[in-house]
Formats: sequence, C-alpha cells, structure tokens
Amino acid sequence: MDEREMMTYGKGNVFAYRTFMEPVVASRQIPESSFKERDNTVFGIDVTVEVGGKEFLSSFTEGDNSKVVATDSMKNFIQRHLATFPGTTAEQFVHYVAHAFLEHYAHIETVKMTADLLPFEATVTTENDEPKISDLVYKKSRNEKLKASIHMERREGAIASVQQMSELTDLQLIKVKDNSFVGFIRDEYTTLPEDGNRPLFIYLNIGWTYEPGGEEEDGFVAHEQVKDIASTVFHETASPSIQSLIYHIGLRMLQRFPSLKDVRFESQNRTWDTVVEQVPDSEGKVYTEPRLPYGFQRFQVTRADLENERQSANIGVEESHR
Ligand SMILES: O=c1[nH]c(=O)c2[nH]c(=O)[nH]c2[nH]1
Repeated sequence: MDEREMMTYGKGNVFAYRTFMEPVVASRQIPESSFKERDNTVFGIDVTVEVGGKEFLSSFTEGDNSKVVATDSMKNFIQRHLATFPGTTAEQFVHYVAHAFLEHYAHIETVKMTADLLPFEATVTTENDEPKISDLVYKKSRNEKLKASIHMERREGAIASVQQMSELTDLQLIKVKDNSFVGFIRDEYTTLPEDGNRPLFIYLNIGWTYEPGGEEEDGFVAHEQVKDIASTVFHETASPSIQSLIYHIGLRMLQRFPSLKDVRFESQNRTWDTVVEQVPDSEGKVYTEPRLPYGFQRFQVTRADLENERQSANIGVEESHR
C-alpha cells in the first residue's frame, strides 16, 4: 500500500457556457429573500477537476502514460457533458460529471470537482417606450462568487459521494453604523479603543453542506437566498463583534432550511479607517481603506447550536415575532 498523501492531477479553468437552460426555482420562500428563480438563459461555469487512484503512480515514477487520461480530454469530457446535463444547478452539474468520470474510467478512484458559477444578470431594454427586462442581453456579474464542489469515490464497486459543499465567496458588506466592539481584553498590548458604534465592513465566505439527500428537490438552498439572509441578519443585529454576527447568520440559515447540515464561515474585518470624524451638519464621516494587517474569523455553525438556542428559547422568541 502506497503511503503518500498526495497523488492527483487534473484541469483548472475549464470554462463552459450553455444557453437556454431551464431556470433554478427557489425550493421555498423565506422572509429574508424575494428570490424566486435564477434565470439560466446563460449558464456559465469555471470548473476544476482533480482525479486520483493508485494506477496513476507509474505515470509519476516511470513516465508510463498508458493509464493517463490527458487533462485535455478531461476538459472535453466536462464541456460535452454540459450538453447532456439534465439539471439546472452547479451542485447537480458537479455531481453529474464526477459520477460520469468514475463510470467511464474504471481505474479512476477519486474525483474532486468544483464549479464556480459565472452569474449573468438581467439587463434592461425598451418595449413600447417602457423599460423592461431583456431576454437576450445579460451582464456578467463581477461581484460575489457562487460555487459548488463534490468529492466522489469508488467504494466496493459503488460510486459514493464523500463530501459536498456549496459556497458563496467574496461577499463584501458594509453596515454604516450600529456595530460595536467593546469588552475585549485590555492589557499592556492593547491600543485599540473600545468602540460603541463603528461602521463594519466585512468580507464573507459562506459554505454550507446538506443533510444526506437534502439538496434534492425541496431542500435546495439558492446562493441568492444565503446572500439575502446574510444582509438581513447584519441589518437586524446590533452586532457586538464579527464572531457573533456570523454565528447568527449561520443560525438563521439552519433555521430556514432544515435540509442543511452545517454552515461554515470565513470572515475578514475590512473596516475603513476614519479620516474626518465630523462632516458638518451630517452624521456622516470620511473614511479610507484600512491599513494592513486584517483580522479574520473561521467558524462552523451546526444543528446542535440551533438546538441549544431553541432550548434556551432565544430562537423561539424570535420566531414568534415573524
Ligand atoms: O469583530 C471584531 N472581532 C475581533 O476579534 C476584533 N479584534 C479587533 O481588533 N477588532 C475586532 N472586531
């Protein structure tokens, strides 16, 4: 048995676009989001595939290419499978193609596949002198990224899903007031003043995994709904810290979507530095980009957290107000 931990190869930046796919429809309506469907007139993805298996050892150690699927062929495999893909989401696509890889190449043992969705947003045109949404022209979004990834393996002859994750990354949110950061340790290293009302600019990566089978049909969580939950909870919460804020975003996601198993956060504090404290006749201030370094948090929120909160009645109280 080979002891090494790393032996894979693959292809990155496999771009594929398909036009006129069926839309992604929200599995449920939630109070935080007006999201109903994602128009898939242009479905664009940037895929990374990484395959592994002991049969590949000789390609590294002996220059034997007899078992090598050229990464160029992997690219073709992914792109051509977009034509036959029967689903609508990036989550379904990575599952479909990773499974097909393992079916087609019997010596491949593991496949990791990630798809970054390239969102194309609505634009406006005119009909009878009135503005209306175009069904022909779309704007490629430069904002947050929508991702889906899967890790599949061959196990005793069957193809099994080992790990699956959806992600919304590079979400950048500013709340202009009503955030505090006080009560932290004050010692000989502390120079940061307490702040009872700071603006808070955060970068967020939010990842979520489903309970087994949860992503199917009625359990699917659209990235747009996650984005809207994040901004809603930020708006509603007078946050004492980013740590507390992301915990509450995670709780809300688990509360709204029973299909989710857990939620993972990577946050960064990118709060602007103040340049002018007092703008005349205004509560506004002038800020500039913060100086490095930046602070970050990484935290996973689980169903057990939601259960604890329910038992201490916090969530129950919240729910009765909705
Ligand atoms: O929300 C915050 N959490 C921290 O842990 C921290 N540390 C810091 O200097 N500023 C902040 N802000």
